[in-house]
Amino acid sequence: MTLNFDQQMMQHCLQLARQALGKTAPNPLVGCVIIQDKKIIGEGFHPGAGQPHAEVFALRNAGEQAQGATVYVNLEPCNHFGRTPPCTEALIQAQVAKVVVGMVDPNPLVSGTGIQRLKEAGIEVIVGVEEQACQSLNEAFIHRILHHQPWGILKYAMTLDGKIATTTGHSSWVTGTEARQKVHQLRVACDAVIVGGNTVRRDNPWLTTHEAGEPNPLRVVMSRTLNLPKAAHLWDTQDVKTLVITEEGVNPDFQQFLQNKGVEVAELSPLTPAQVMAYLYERQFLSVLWECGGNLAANAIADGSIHKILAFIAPKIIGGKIAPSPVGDLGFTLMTEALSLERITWGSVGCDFWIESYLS
Ligand SMILES: Nc1c(N[C@@H]2O[C@H](COP(=O)(O)O)[C@@H](O)[C@H]2O)[nH]c(=O)[nH]c1=O
Ligand SMILES: [Zn+2]
Repeated sequence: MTLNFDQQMMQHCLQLARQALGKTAPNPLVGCVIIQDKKIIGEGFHPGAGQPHAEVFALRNAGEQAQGATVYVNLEPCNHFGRTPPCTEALIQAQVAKVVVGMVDPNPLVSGTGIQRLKEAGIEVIVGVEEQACQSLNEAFIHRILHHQPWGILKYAMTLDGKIATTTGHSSWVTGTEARQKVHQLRVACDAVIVGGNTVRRDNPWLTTHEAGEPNPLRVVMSRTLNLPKAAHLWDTQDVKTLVITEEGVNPDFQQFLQNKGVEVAELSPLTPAQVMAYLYERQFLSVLWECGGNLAANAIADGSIHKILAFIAPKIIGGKIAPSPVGDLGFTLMTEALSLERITWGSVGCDFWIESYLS
């Protein structure tokens, strides 16, 4: 399918916005392009919270030429004084002729008022170009602002017979290098990656993005007992930070050991996935990647902490009755109770397959 000019420019906005993947929390990913006579005369993206918005960078880039120009932006321009002044006023002052908006801003502080303000100032406004792609790029922002909770993604890799490890717990590696690279790319886009104590004991993971560049998400370990090994890659905090969350008063000696290693320790009682999500919301996180084992995954699904699932399936068979599966007991006995997933997409990566889906 060929894209028309407006669609192409909106896709260019999304491409610009993606340059700040993983860096904007709690703010959205926004890119902006300014056009005069079908030529780009200015462009910019929002690099992170507290910094100017995409429109401001693009206007600066275009300078005087912005007068009478058409502006493309994947999110409705803001109309409020937040950390920065309203972009609507900057656009009006620059005397642009037309603004093409990808999607309405779900932020109640903006939500349609930006579009209204521009129209009142005599600027032509078009809304909804490449809307689905715009919503998809900012799905975490939309969820966070509407539901006051970070966006939760569960990722796992399993064999064709649904196992995430052998009966002895050996799991390196279920998938090939290409799939693992895709996971590293996903980590770049997330603000935190969470595992439980079992995963630390069993896999001693790094949970870094080293095959996909920067930034690294905060590595989070949930552990009620703090029965964790003293030698773990996650305690190496020189380049990438780690946060261990436990319950109040658990093993003060181990807490001290972790803090001496530069690991941050927090106490939350009771320690549940939903509590952790609420805590990370307060800390301004947008998206959280759950890379945990089956029990924690089941708890996270059950208490509403997971919104999207990315499953990798390796064409391998492990067999066995007690080899672990990606999602533990959800208490269902009937097929009719099974969670129905929506908006399914799938593909292959290297010699493996992936399926992405949303929980309703
Ligand atoms: N255009 C646009 C945003 N638009 C709106 O501004 C809000 C953040 O305002 P502030 O606190 O001033 O940064 C954000 O929640 C969204 O509703 N935000 C951004 O960070 N970047 C941008 O390019
Ligand atoms: Zn703005």
